[in-house]
Amino acid sequence: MSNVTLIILCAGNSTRFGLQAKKQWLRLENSPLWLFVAKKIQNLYNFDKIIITSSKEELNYMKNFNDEYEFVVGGETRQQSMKNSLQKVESKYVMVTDVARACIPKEIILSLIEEKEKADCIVPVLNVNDTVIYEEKTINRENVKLIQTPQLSKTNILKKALETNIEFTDDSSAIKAIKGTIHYIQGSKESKKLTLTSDLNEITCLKAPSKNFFTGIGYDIHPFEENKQMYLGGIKIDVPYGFKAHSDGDVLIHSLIDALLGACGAGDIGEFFPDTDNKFKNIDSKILLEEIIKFIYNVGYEIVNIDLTITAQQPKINPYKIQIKNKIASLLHIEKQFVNIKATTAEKLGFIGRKEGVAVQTIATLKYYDWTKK
Ligand SMILES: Nc1ccn([C@@H]2O[C@H](COP(=O)(O)OP(=O)(O)OP(=O)(O)O)[C@@H](O)[C@H]2O)c(=O)n1
Ligand SMILES: C[C@](O)(CO)[C@H](O)COP(=O)(O)O
Repeated sequence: MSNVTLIILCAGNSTRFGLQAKKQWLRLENSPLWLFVAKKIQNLYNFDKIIITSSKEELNYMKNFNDEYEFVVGGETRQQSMKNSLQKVESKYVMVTDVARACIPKEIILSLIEEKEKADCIVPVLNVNDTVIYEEKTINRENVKLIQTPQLSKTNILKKALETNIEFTDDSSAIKAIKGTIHYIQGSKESKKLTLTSDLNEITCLKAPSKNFFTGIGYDIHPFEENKQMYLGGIKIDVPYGFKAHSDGDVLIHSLIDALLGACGAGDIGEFFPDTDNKFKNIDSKILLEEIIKFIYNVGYEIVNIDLTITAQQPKINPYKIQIKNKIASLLHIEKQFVNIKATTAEKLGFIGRKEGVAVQTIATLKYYDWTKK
């Protein structure tokens, strides 16, 4: 094993990026951007360890994609994410990169490694060839450098440099602040950081997402409970009984959530909202669905259509079908033509036929968010 650990920072919110998918989750064919970046760098050097820093909400999902890497929960800021990851680093050197710099050329990685003894932190930079004005005054552009990642640092020095409350925007600034030494190498325009949507036009190594469709199935059953408000698909149903459950018992929304999670390979509703957690007691299931929708869009999917069947001897579903369809379409942010609601009785058979409860089965179809069209 080598003495260099690689940290890929992927815990950001992509606020400035402005697309519905986070940049780390854009699909390149079938690979999320973060995995593409990790594999590309991994193939160039035998790292001691590869650490992926993720948001808390996406950590378990990321683990589905790879067994080799170590996944660490990030923090509020880039620096906090880096600090969290550094706790897991034991090697002498650490290379830290932004997932947002997706197209780093091979030569940069190799130069960083080759020149690692030259200073406490090795940093790729670009010189500026335009005139530079700072606070209304033209300054000597020879003194201006644009700092990129990855940066390679001595682990103990970077750890020490980050024992501060000052927020630095990169590793080298923190090391400089404790009078550590910096060695600059030539950066590359290809290492441009994806910050705004328009940056996608200047980055050329990214392949378009595959046009695959992904299908998920959801199924849920709830027994009736007297003297409780019934909710079905987020709509109040006018009957003197509701559903027995830890939450509000909206069996339709629960089935829908499972279908959506199934389609993107993210487990099931209980993994996101355990029924042992008091936080979810009597919760409005629309809130749970909204959280799942946000997750699905964040991790790079779009919803194609939903088809569901409610099996109920009672109550009568027909009077509520249109309302349910409209509500689900609005919660999913899709047009109502892509939501289909079916209802059937159980022909008086079994527990549903005996009017003891209701079951809902849902099929959801997703596709990757096509960022090339933006
Ligand atoms: N709390 C944070 C914030 C940022 N990052 C990572 O730091 C890098 C640089 O951040 P930036 O490009 O600003 O990404 P975001 O923070 O996602 O973007 P924005 O500021 O627009 O929300 C990214 O790889 C990002 O994932 C991180 O790991 N943890
Ligand atoms: C670390 C960095 O990429 C160096 O240029 C940059 O400072 C990150 O800034 P951001 O605001 O966190 O994107």
